[in-house]
Amino acid sequence: MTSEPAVRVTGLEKAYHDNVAVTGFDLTVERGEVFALLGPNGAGKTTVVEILEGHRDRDAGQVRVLDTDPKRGGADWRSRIGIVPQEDFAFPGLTVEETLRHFAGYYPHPRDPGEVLEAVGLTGKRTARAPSLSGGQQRRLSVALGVIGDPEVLFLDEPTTGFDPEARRQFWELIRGFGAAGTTVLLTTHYLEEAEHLADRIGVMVGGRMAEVGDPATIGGRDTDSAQVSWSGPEGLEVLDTPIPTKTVVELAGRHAGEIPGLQVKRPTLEDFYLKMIGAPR
Ligand SMILES: Nc1ncnc2c1ncn2[C@@H]1O[C@H](COP(=O)(O)OP(=O)(O)OP(=O)(O)O)[C@@H](O)[C@H]1O
Repeated sequence: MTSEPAVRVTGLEKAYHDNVAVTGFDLTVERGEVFALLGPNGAGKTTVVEILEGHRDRDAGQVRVLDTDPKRGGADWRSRIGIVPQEDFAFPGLTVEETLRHFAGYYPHPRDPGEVLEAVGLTGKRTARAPSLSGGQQRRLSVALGVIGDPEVLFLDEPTTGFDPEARRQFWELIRGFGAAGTTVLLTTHYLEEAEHLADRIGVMVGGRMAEVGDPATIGGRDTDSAQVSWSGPEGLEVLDTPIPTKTVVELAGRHAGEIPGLQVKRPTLEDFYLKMIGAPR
């Protein structure tokens, strides 16, 4: 076992003709880490992930995935990574189980197809032909295909698009299980709740660059950022922005004999921070 990170990227550059998609991009993902890459449409997330997967050439920069340059990754390297691309793919003529068994055949040490179907909640659709699946079920099949080879690094590009809330929760359980078992996971998502639930660290990409990296709970200092305290006063709703909300609550408690009516203390959510980061109007 090496202490080399699972993913190491420095100075990555990629343009499509004169459209710069990724520039000055750095990223390190440690082994066993679950890392979520966030960013608005067109920020460059898929381009980065496809370069890491060896599916897209880069213009410049150093890229290592499992200590290998993806441009030179052979069959052995490829068998150690799992990919869930943004677009679903299925053989029209095969059932769900046949598709999974077919892909399992490409890997030296695949997971058990029955167990994988169970884990993604597709056991009931085992004998269905892939094109007959609903959008969310096709996405689950793509996740199953991504993990069937028991990868050391799993790339997931917007894996839960089209999932209903229950399926999304099941998927989070599945990915947490992989994380706990030591699989490195790099996912892109537009669901901030997903990033918050799943990721050890998140990175926010803006305009092809990594704008901020950190723990979801503390990224950008959001845990110590000013909070909003609100309560019902004699004249109606009172709202105060303060970096020390405890002091305000203590003062309010001194002024009220019992409960402070309508008391709320709101810290910036990950979504608040994210929207500020990407410069979106609020
Ligand atoms: N094959 C391509 N040819 C030309 N331009 C491309 C190609 N793929 C991506 N781009 C451009 O590169 C930029 C980054 O796109 P990319 O798909 O990497 O962003 P993204 O962050 O994954 O977006 P989304 O959240 O919408 O999936 C965009 O301006 C996009 O138009």
